[in-house]
Amino acid sequence: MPKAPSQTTGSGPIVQIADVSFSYGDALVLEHVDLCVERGEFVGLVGPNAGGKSTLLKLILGLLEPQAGRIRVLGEVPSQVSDRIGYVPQFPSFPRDFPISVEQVVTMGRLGIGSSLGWYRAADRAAARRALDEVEASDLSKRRIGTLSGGQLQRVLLARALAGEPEILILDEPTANIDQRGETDVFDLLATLNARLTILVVSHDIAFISDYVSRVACLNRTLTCHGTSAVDGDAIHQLYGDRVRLVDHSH
Ligand SMILES: Nc1ncnc2c1ncn2[C@@H]1O[C@H](COP(=O)(O)OP(=O)(O)OP(=O)(O)O)[C@@H](O)[C@H]1O
Repeated sequence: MPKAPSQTTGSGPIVQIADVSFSYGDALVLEHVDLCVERGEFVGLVGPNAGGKSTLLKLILGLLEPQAGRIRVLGEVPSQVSDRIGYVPQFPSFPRDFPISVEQVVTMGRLGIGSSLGWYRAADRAAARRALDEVEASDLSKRRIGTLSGGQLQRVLLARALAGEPEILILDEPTANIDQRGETDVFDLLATLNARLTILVVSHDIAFISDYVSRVACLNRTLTCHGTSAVDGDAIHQLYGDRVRLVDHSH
């Protein structure tokens, strides 16, 4: 899959992280982290368990504040632009038998964007339909979420993020619970979306995402960026030690 050139326009970096450090109590999780994500990039964030990936995402989303350093998203303090960020969390922890339909889940992506009274407008429902269409899941709209496969649910959560018409899409391990075919489908879809959206995706699968992303940010308390061609066995070993082996994903 060739990497799509960005067609998005605008100026200034989408995410700017400068010399950020973060601790939970005495435990230092992020140390002097710098990262700049330019408009139209597709960046993969990789690293070992407990390396700080989810913490960094929470800082970018404005759910946590750094003790040192500075973060700007779309030029603003993150908490002020949360409605311009599309976030797909790690495999959802809510009970799958919750009685809610796909279209209700996707329309929830409009919360905070529509009427201040909390009612959905026709424009919100239209945005939800467009988002479902974009992830090729319109046929699922009336289904209860409990009846979906892992891959289908992931598409629906992606549609929920897209319904808010974000400028950046942030995904936390979007393919952690789906099979290889589903993983390829999700990343093919992300590659298409990258033609108009900046994307930051967390993954454990450095070899697989290297076929899609334009840059890999390796995080293990400190952060180092690599072009995908530089992600070789040495870089992976440096990051993960002996805890990982390179898996050939040619399929
Ligand atoms: N709320 C919290 N309070 C205290 N420690 C935390 C909290 N959240 C995370 N940690 C710790 O911070 C470290 C980094 O966690 P984080 O979830 O950011 O890593 P991660 O790279 O996303 O890991 P994984 O790949 O396993 O999801 C871990 O040691 C974790 O136990």
